[in-house]
Amino acid sequence: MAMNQYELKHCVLIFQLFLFFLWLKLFSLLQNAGSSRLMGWMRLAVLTTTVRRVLLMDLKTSNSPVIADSLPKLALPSAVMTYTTPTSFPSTGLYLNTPKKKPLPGKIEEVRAAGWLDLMLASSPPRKRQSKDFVSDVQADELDLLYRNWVVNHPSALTSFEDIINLAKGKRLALFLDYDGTLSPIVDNPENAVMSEEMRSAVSHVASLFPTAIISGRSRDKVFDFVKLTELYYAGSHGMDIMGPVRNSEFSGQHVECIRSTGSESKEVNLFQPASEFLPMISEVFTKLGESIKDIDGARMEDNKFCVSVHYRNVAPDDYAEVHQRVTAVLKNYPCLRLTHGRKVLEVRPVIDWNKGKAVEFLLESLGLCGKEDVFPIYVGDDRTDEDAFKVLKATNLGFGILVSSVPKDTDAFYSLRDPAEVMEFLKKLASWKEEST
Ligand SMILES: O=P(O)(O)OC[C@H]1O[C@H](O[C@H]2O[C@H](CO)[C@@H](O)[C@H](O)[C@H]2O)[C@H](O)[C@@H](O)[C@@H]1O
Repeated sequence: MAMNQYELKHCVLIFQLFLFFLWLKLFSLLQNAGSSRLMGWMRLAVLTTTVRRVLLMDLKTSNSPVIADSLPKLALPSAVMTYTTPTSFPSTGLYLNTPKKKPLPGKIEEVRAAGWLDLMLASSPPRKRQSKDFVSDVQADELDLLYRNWVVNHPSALTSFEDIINLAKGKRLALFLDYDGTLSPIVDNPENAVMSEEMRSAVSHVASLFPTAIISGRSRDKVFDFVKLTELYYAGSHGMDIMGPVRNSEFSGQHVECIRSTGSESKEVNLFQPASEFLPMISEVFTKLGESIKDIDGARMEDNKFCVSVHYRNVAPDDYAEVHQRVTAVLKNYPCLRLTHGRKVLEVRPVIDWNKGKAVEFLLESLGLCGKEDVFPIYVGDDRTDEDAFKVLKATNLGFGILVSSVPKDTDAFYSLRDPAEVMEFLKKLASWKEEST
């Protein structure tokens, strides 16, 4: 008589139960008989079976997207910029030429395949207060050791200050500063990322001695509201909204469209907005993203004019994948927009070949400092998006980048500083050195 699969499974289960009781009986008999050698062998057998089971279980579950963590935490995965080449879009002429990506499988797999979930989990180091509260002493020691090894290759700009001024002597220094995490500490609510008065006066002091610009992912207006210094140049929306000096409308030998405008204190300025054609699309996507994430606890949107930020700093880590999935689902209908990743923030921006690095080149050109051997640009920033600027400076071999980080990170910056407090000290030292040397 043939058995179906269900009946067969039942038979196997009953047989296994029978064997189990047989084992128990044998076990108690041997225990009573006091046969210690046999007992030893049996323990070994039980142990081996358990180990084998655990190993098999591991093998079975190692495909689970939640357990494995094979992506290196410090590497910037090549898939950071997950965007597709649009088939048609506005005509700025700065579009990125990237190959179309293959569609990825289901939700969690999609997030992991691109390394996004790891990136989201690791995207902002714990602040000092948190590491004391939650990370054990051992972990803190390990981190400390890792940091001390890393800083050998990215020396502190404070302890190496003498080397820096030796390099800068006789050159025209230009300063580029990121805002969040560089001039103001990272806080839970982006609206509260105010700059201290002491930092403001340090920035104002250096700006009176060297051309100084702030290059931020925030909208230009918002970053100006925080900094409130008219003597600086400002680039908002990751460099897609530059208010720079009036000079020429050339960039890398190409004519670029600038708008002559009057800035604060009636100063004449040039406005360069290479993504202006994307404005209607960005505001449409802002509304759609807001709708799509509104029920996720802690998720919040920020309108940065030419880009949109989706913050997940206050979201439970279990919901990170959900945030990412909702954002990518909306973006599927917008091939002209791409997603990049900052500190606990997903940033949506136009697919144009423009970033903080290009903004630095543009500003150097507008300041009449481009391609000159006696120019010494320094860029200070803490974020992944600042890497584009670090790369530009590294390639020119004139100035250098300073990464603000208290944990080791992959970077193209040459020097490092731990936090905004050290940035302020560095700015003060620069100003004193300049004043003493003139
Ligand atoms: O280029 P930046 O000036 O560094 O701007 C990048 C993003 O900074 C802000 O977000 C970050 O700082 C917030 C306040 O400390 C923090 O809450 C958030 O988690 C960080 O990602 C800003 O709010 C974003 O819009 C910028 O894109």
